[in-house]
Amino acid sequence: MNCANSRPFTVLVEGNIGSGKTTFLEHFRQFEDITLLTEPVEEWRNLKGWNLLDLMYSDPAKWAMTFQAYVSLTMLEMHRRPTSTPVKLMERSIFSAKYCFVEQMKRLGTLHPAQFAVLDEWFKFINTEIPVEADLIVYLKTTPSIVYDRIKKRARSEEQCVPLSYIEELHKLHEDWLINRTHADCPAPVLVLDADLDLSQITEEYKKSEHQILRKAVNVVMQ
Ligand SMILES: Cc1cc2cn([C@H]3C[C@H](O)[C@@H](CO)O3)c(=O)nc2[nH]1
Repeated sequence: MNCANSRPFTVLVEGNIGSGKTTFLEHFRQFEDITLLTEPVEEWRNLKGWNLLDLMYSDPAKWAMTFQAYVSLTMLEMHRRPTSTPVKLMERSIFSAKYCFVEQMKRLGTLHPAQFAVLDEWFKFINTEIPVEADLIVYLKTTPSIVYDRIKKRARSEEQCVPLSYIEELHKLHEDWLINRTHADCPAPVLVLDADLDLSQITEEYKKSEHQILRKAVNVVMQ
């Protein structure tokens, strides 16, 4: 299938740290009609030799602004990246940047109100001037204590100092955005998957989304 002039059916894959987003995206590598855009963590870990992710976790008050400014730029680049396939799956988005991570750092005070105001102006400009499409959000819903244990087991060095309270706050921000729907500028329907399931059981959950994503994608292409 190819879509000559319409944009691809765009799916945002959202969830807390350790919720299994990368694993979820990898499940869809089997389909040639889907382009996968995974989170560019390696770019955040090495921008001209600077590990911005490590700097942010090591000294949030000093580096949160720099980190979130760069993350948002990489997200915008991913939203804008042309894809030849009818479906595009993206890991996280400019929306989770704004409603989850930047919001979290504002509330924790690791972003000064003036820094938050600057990022917010960028988000407002993007929202009005640069069309960022989303047709479906897949929310990998998890329990904070479960993903906290996964983060410890995954042992990504920069994350080892992340406390459970940080994960709990991020969970609440995801729930506000995707379950309570407190933000109107991201109206895409949300498919909630139980991502607490461990790897052996979760394939059934993924299959539930497979049907929704591929069926919708076919509709988009057939229009
Ligand atoms: C959009 C967005 C993604 C994202 C990830 N992160 C962190 C959480 C994880 O520790 C790591 C990889 O997702 O980056 C962040 O602090 N701010 C972010 N903003």
